[in-house]
Amino acid sequence: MSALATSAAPQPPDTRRVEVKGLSKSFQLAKTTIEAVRNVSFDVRRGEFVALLGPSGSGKSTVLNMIASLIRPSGGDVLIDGKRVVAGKATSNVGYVFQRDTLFPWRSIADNIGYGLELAGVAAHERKERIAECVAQAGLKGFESAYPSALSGGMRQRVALMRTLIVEPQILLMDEPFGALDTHTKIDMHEVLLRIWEREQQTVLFVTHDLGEALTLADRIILFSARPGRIKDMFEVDFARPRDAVKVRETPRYAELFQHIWHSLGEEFVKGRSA
Ligand SMILES: Nc1ncnc2c1ncn2[C@@H]1O[C@H](COP(=O)(O)OP(=O)(O)OP(=O)(O)O)[C@@H](O)[C@H]1O
Repeated sequence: MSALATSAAPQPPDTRRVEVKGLSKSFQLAKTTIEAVRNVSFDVRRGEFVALLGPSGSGKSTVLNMIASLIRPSGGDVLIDGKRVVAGKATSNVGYVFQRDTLFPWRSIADNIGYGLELAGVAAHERKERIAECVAQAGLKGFESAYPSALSGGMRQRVALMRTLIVEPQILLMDEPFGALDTHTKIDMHEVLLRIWEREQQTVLFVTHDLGEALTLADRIILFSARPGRIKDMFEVDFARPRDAVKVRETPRYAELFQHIWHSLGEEFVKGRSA
């Protein structure tokens, strides 16, 4: 744990929601082996918001995808609520939000948001009510019957977020969900996500290479080294909650933490460039 970080006391076992134990992953590309992740271990507490931060290619998405059971680890294990995650087998209670736009272009906004409820066989009248709540929360009133092509990037990402949240996952895995958005739209999305998380207290794992985004949102930042991805450091982010996504960036503590972590992150950017 870093010098500036508040020391995290060992957690009693029942507060651990996600346990990552010695995860490694190598990919075979023709005759070359790419070691993406080496021996990564960390725990995430119930209701904690953790950011996985690191330069491009440091294995953040690979780790997230192993937690999501989308990729089989070369070594190590992931436990969710004490149960081992099996690659290829969906884990209940886990929602995933991708960076790229994964909306169905042929479905209206309401039908995109309600997709998971349809799969779960939820009755039409209940679906309608829950979709209406999500539409309101995401500030999308009036766009229910529009199609994704009529929406801006930020609006589409709000739909994608609501499509995941409507089924009320207790664990939320997010892979640079706002990576493609401009700065102002991104900060808008931070506000939307902060308000939802403060109310629902999901356990969140959020991949980003944007330090400002990690500081704005997270309780803890796990910093990855350049490839092969290892944990270089962890930082507790001790800003008070509820947080204001704009005002938090104006505080002296934000500047202090930013400068401290930036130095460590910068070293990895340089290593990543020369690898
Ligand atoms: N399916 C794959 N086949 C071969 N190599 C892969 C595969 N997936 C990832 N890699 C390699 O593993 C390394 C880690 O990739 P990963 O996408 O996990 O990094 P990242 O930190 O999430 O990067 P970014 O921030 O750019 O998304 C990279 O060198 C990448 O090329």
